[in-house]
This record gives sequence, C-alpha cells and structure tokens, in this order.
Amino acid sequence: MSEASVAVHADADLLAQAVAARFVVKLLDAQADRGEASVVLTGGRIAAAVYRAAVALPARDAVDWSRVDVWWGDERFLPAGHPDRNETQARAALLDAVPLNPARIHPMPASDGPAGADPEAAAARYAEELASAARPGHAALPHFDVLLLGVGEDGHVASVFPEHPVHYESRPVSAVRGSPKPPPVRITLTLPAINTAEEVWLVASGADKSRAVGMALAGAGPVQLPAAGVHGVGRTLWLLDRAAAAEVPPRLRSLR
Ligand SMILES: O=C1O[C@H](COP(=O)(O)O)[C@@H](O)[C@H](O)[C@H]1O
Repeated sequence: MSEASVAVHADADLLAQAVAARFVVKLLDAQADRGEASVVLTGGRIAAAVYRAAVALPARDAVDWSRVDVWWGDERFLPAGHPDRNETQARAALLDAVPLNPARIHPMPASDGPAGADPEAAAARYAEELASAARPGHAALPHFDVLLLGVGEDGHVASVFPEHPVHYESRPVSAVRGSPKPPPVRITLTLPAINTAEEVWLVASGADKSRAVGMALAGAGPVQLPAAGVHGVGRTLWLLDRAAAAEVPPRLRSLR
C-alpha cells in the first residue's frame, strides 16, 4: 500500500489538462516497460474533461492504442448507449477518437446485454471477463497500470457508497442496489479489487468535493468515506483543483 501524494492545480481546466498529460505519459511508460498498458476508467464530469483533454494532446499519437486494455471501475446499469452510462461518456470523449483494438475494450455489461437485466449476473459476468485476462498464477484480476477514480460529494468512489453493503462484498465485482445517487442500480469494482492497481489516481474538482477530499486525506474510515479506503500498490495520487483542495491538511499539499 502506498502513501498518498497530492497535486493541486489552479482550476478545473488546468486540472483536466494536467491529468490528461499524466495519463498519456503513464500509457507510454507502461508500454515501454511491459509492451502494453491497462487502464481502468471512471465516470463523472471531471473524468470527461480529462478524456477530452487527452484526445487534444499531440502526444496521444505516440501511444500504441492497439495495445491498451480499457476496463471500467463502475457503471450505471442502464441499456447500451444510454447517455448516463460511463461507457457512453468515455466512448464519446476518448475511445472513439483513438485507434483502440475493440477486443481490448471491456465495458461493464448493460442492462439489455447478454447477462440480462439482472445486475448480480452482470457483475459475475464482468468478474469472469476480468479473471480471463488475469496473468496465469495470479489473482482473479489482470494487472492495472492506472485506475482513475472520481470522488463524490459524499466521498463515494466508483459505485462504492458510504455505509453501503457493498463494503462487505468479498468478490471483486459487485452489483449495487439502492445507490443514493441515480441511477439506483449499478455495478462496481469493490475496494479490494481497486486496490490491486499499480497506481490509483483520485481526481476531484470543485468546492462541493472539498469536505470529502479533506476528510479522506485526514484519515476517515473507508466505510463512512470510501475515498479514504483506496490505495494503489505503487502510488496513490490525489489530483485536485484549488476548490476541491480547500480542506486538505496543509502538510499534504503540493501547489501548482
Ligand atoms: O456516479 C458516479 O459519480 C462519480 C463522481 O462523478 P462526478 O460527476 O461528481 O465527478 C464517478 O466517479 C463515478 O464513476 C460515477 O458512476
């Protein structure tokens, strides 16, 4: 488990630009080291801005997109192509603009997909897909070079919400019913699965995130504040704008 580090940028636009640049470099580094890269995407407003900024970077053409695996940390359990699906957002903002191998894009199942409208069956199906990409002799998950997370006003990450029973799920992928944020039915990686990633980046912008961000970095409990419970194996990076960083303990800040 890695110690958290924090980078603060002046505003949401600069934050998105900086995260996009880091993201492209991370893919390049992973491909230099391993010949391929594996990313876990998130949903949310700042994530969409990061994806658009990544597409606008000339250096994006240095990435061999055909050797990038794309996974998701959570999904709203809605029909394929629904505008509120995290997949739909990521395709529009990033995936449709770069030459990925379609076989290496791994969206979580939709509610009208082959697993049917049963979110538990859909979660089990995604767990199987992850397991089939795991390295022989390793756990039930593939290697993730970088896993992106937004942070909710309540401190949720992916679709792990405060005090939700998903905290007690031992499998890597869980259905979520009764989400306090619409839609009520979702699928999510659980915190232990998220914490297998080499790097976890938590990206947050805006004053409405400042309390959750500050409490997570001050050491809140993960059941009450899920963002406090995520750690990359090699690196845990909080990427914030000034508004979201307003309550970060001063000793942790690195201002840009
Ligand atoms: O519902 C979700 O919300 C969070 C945060 O979204 P934001 O718009 O407040 O940044 C997101 O990280 C998660 O993937 C998504 O399903």
